[in-house]
Amino acid sequence: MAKITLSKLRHSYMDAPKGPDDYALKQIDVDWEDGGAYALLGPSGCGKSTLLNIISGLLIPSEGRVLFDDKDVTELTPEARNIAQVFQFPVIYDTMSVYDNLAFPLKNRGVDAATIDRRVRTIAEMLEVTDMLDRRASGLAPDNKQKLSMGRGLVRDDVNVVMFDEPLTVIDPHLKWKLRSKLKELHQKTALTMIYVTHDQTEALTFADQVVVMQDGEVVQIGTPVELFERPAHTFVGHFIGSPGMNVLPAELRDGGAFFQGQAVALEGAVRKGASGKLEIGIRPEFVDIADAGIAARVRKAADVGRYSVVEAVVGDTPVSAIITGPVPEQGAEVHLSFAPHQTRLYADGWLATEVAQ
Ligand SMILES: Nc1ncnc2c1ncn2[C@@H]1O[C@H](COP(=O)(O)OP(=O)(O)OP(=O)(O)O)[C@@H](O)[C@H]1O
Repeated sequence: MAKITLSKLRHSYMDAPKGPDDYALKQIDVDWEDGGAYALLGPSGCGKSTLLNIISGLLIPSEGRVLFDDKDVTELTPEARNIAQVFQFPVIYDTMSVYDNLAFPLKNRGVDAATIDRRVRTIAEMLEVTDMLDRRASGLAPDNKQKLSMGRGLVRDDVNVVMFDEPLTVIDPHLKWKLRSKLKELHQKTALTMIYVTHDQTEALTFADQVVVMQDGEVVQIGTPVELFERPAHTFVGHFIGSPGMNVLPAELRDGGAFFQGQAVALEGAVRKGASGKLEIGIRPEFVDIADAGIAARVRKAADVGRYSVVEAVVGDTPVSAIITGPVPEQGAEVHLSFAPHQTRLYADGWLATEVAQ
């Protein structure tokens, strides 16, 4: 296992890149602790696979370095980096038994038979496939095949990092949650450094201690799932994480106060000096409530989803979502919205521009 450092990484697929738009990765600086569980999260095309391929050695970055335990591996081949990878689709040998599939990465490295047996049985137990060890891999259901593929990635305990590339793509939705929590458990048991790439926020937030959120070739925030939820550093993170995502509302600053559709809105704290450009207020639906007084709004839709209701209201022509636990207002009702001040932030050109009040 290793600490992984990505230093000043940039990558362009073009021969002579001119501006930032020509770079699939604009500038990435990341330090990942030995034994940590990390996720790379972002929409399709944001650069996740490019970054993964640079870490695994399939791609040499245009600029910057990749270090494993402070050793420069930027130019090393994937084989020389001593890593394990689990892909979207199961990579297994259909004609071999489950046991032999799990044993293969160890046999390949000349590990002795007793150690192989111990490791295979440990991993099989963790993945709950012990009763299938003698079966041929070809007869397994798709989710068991992917479990086996994961097992092959986890069976060696001497790898620098295990990388998962959207590993639950082929899994039925009702089995996904099971494998998701299994992976978290596996990380805790094995203490391997793991990087999990996905565009699915639930997978990233369930698995990782720290999530790296990417957009357009840039890291917009690195944080724990709670940090990403509670204090998005960028409107993109607020919008991308959460369901529904953070409300991002057009704002104005006047006389030191923030206004939304002409109505004053209290912010969490002082606005950063020099904040300018496109101003927006960010507040999560969880912190918007229906109140007797506050911002005048009209209810467009309301859905009772069990323990709470999701209300979509409009203020002027701007939609605002609220997650409420009280009585559900009628469609078309004129209501007032209150924003919890300590969760109401200002963003300037997308970036967080308020400080937490001391
Ligand atoms: N081999 C390539 N040649 C040229 N451009 C590429 C190549 N691979 C990726 N790109 C471009 O680089 C950018 C980042 O792509 P990348 O595949 O890394 O994103 P991603 O987040 O992994 O997306 P997805 O989840 O769809 O794979 C995109 O604009 C993509 O079109």
